[in-house]
Amino acid sequence: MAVYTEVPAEALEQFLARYESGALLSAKGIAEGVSNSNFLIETETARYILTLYEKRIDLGELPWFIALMEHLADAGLPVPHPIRDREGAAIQQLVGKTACLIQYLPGVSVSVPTAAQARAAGAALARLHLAGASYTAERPNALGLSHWQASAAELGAGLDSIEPGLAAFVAERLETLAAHWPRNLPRGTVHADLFPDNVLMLGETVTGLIDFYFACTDLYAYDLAVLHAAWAFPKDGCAPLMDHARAIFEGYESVRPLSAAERAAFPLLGQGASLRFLLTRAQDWLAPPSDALVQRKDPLPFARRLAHYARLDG
Ligand SMILES: Nc1ncnc2c1ncn2[C@@H]1O[C@H](COP(=O)(O)OP(=O)(O)O)[C@@H](O)[C@H]1O
Ligand SMILES: N[C@@H](CCOP(=O)(O)O)C(=O)O
Repeated sequence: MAVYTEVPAEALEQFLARYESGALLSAKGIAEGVSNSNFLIETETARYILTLYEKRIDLGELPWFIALMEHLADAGLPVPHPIRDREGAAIQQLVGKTACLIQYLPGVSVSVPTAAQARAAGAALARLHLAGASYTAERPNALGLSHWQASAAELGAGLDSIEPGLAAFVAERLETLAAHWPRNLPRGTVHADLFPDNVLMLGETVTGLIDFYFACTDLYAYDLAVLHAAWAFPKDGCAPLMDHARAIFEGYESVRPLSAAERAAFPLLGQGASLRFLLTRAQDWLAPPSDALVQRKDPLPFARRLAHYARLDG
């Protein structure tokens, strides 16, 4: 349940008075999500999402994320516009938290995507890469190779308590990744977390790309590998769904064809993407944040995906 902070109706009414949004009609906490508190707000004129940023976001980086969303939305992507108040401010304070009112987009996050939906997600990611190329402010990926190395060292043998042998497997894969991680592939602004829960869909149409708070400057093909690791496997499975895997590439390449070097690097990139989610999930699994509401996600499906991409690399 991602409502960590309650907002009294009076405080919300005062907050909305800063905007041209019309008066408050209703506000409901949104159960999905893990990082921030989100509310669905209805006013006389429209629906909005109100996000209150909780401690997992570095507030100093918020202007970069908000400007990126605005850039992509202005480019015509299905990305929610951050809403500015009468004075032009998008980032606000509400009940002691940093907050942002965001355009509401229709659609639902699918929990078991079809191949056609995976294709649409792949195409949407490629559009995001093309539109993000003109967003030139850079943000290094804080969850890249050096983070994986530090995180694996910190977790150490704790990984074996999740599954015997996991620490050695991770250490071995990290050595390969450190030795061969591609540095010269095309790079730019990437989402870096485009899981099905961060894509809103109506049927096979992508109506929303949300949750940009891991976005950064990194390899486009790495972002595709994240999407592949998240969409091309059954929930806990180790073997990819071949139709989904093919559809993701077809969708992506219908918008932005990959180079031969990007394609050749894919088994390595898939290992990197799997490790990234394996390690952040393992951190939460072994040392759950003191905030008991944070949902722990099982790291093991990403250990299976890591093994899959490692076999492709072999
Ligand atoms: N702009 C939006 N339009 C419609 N629904 C949204 C929007 N932003 C977020 N949501 C809803 O809120 C949920 C949680 O948002 P998300 O950004 O994923 O939270 P978290 O960062 O905590 O994971 C989403 O699953 C979706 O249902
Ligand atoms: N997608 C990540 C966790 C990040 O959660 P999100 O709700 O902010 O996308 C994972 O599955 O481990």
